[in-house]
Amino acid sequence: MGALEKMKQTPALSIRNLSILYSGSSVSAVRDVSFELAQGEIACLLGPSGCGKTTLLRAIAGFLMPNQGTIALNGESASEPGRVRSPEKRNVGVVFQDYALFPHLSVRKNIEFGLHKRSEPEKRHRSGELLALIGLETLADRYPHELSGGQQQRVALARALAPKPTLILLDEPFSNLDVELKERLTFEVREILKAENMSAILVTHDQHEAFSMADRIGVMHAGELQQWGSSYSLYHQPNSRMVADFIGQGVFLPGKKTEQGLQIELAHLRLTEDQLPLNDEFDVLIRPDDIIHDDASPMQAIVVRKAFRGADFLYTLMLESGAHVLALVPSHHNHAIGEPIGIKLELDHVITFDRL
Ligand SMILES: Nc1ncnc2c1ncn2[C@@H]1O[C@H](COP(=O)(O)OP(=O)(O)OP(=O)(O)O)[C@@H](O)[C@H]1O
Repeated sequence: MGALEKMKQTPALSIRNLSILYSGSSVSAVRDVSFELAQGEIACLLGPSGCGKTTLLRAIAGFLMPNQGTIALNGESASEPGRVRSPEKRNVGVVFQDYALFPHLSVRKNIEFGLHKRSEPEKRHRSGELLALIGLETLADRYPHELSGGQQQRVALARALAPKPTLILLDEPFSNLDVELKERLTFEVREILKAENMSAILVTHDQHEAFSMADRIGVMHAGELQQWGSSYSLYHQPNSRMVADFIGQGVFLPGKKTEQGLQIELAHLRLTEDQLPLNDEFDVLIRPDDIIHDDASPMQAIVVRKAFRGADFLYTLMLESGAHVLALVPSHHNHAIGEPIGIKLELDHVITFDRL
């Protein structure tokens, strides 16, 4: 294998069985976490407050020592119990929530800050490249207080990118911005990271941010990594009720095994023996996009709640049994609460969980 081939195959980050226990605490904040991030891949750590996202990010940055497990950067060990390469020697860039720009330095000087070992022409070249990438060439001589929040965040990103680190860590970088700017910036930041072929990990509470930004998403719960996968697989093939609940919306309908598959209130689903759940007591996950509104359908459900979302309504519908399902319906189908509407089930992925 050639050197280039080898470099391509070595993950930018590799975490094996990592556990972090804060001193004085009896429960690990991160427990037996393993995953890999390929070169140029963007990942997002998602999960409820206190699940261990920031702890994991701080361990990757080199601020915390593992109690168990290892962290390798570009194939080289960076953290193991008893030995941690210091944050400034790890070649990892960090972008914080509050930008942390130097107020007395211009935009250009902020970007050049991490390039102190380079010659002046080299610094100038790299900062020019990054100013163009973040679209702030005309503001190079301004100071941070003369910039908007979104512009400051882009400068913080450019500063982290300047020394071409192995990995960039972004700790809730958009949480201080309003919703519209956040949406635009998540897209822009993704483009900037991709243009630099940079590997990155973002921490967020916001699944929409995770969906629009990440190639891979890690859902954490109580210190454990519940699932590591693409947005598509987390949404359509969640491996636990926790992930199914946390990612997207949906309901669980009770199911019963039959000769040829399984029966739920809305339909009989033909499945082979190996597609059936092992347990007889199980529920089936139904997402809003699995329920199609169809006036011609004999199956009826009553509208009990509706939320206008612009292009569509999110209807909460009551089935004959009294169970509720959700349905996304184009907003020109404006039905009143209490009205019965025709529905049908179009389920591509049958996901079942043992009944609680
Ligand atoms: N310095 C510390 N000492 C002891 N325990 C800590 C410390 N920092 C965090 N913890 C605990 O570790 C667990 C994980 O915290 P962490 O900050 O990693 O969660 P998080 O997912 O980032 O939460 P949030 O989304 O609220 O920022 C929590 O139970 C928290 O109370």
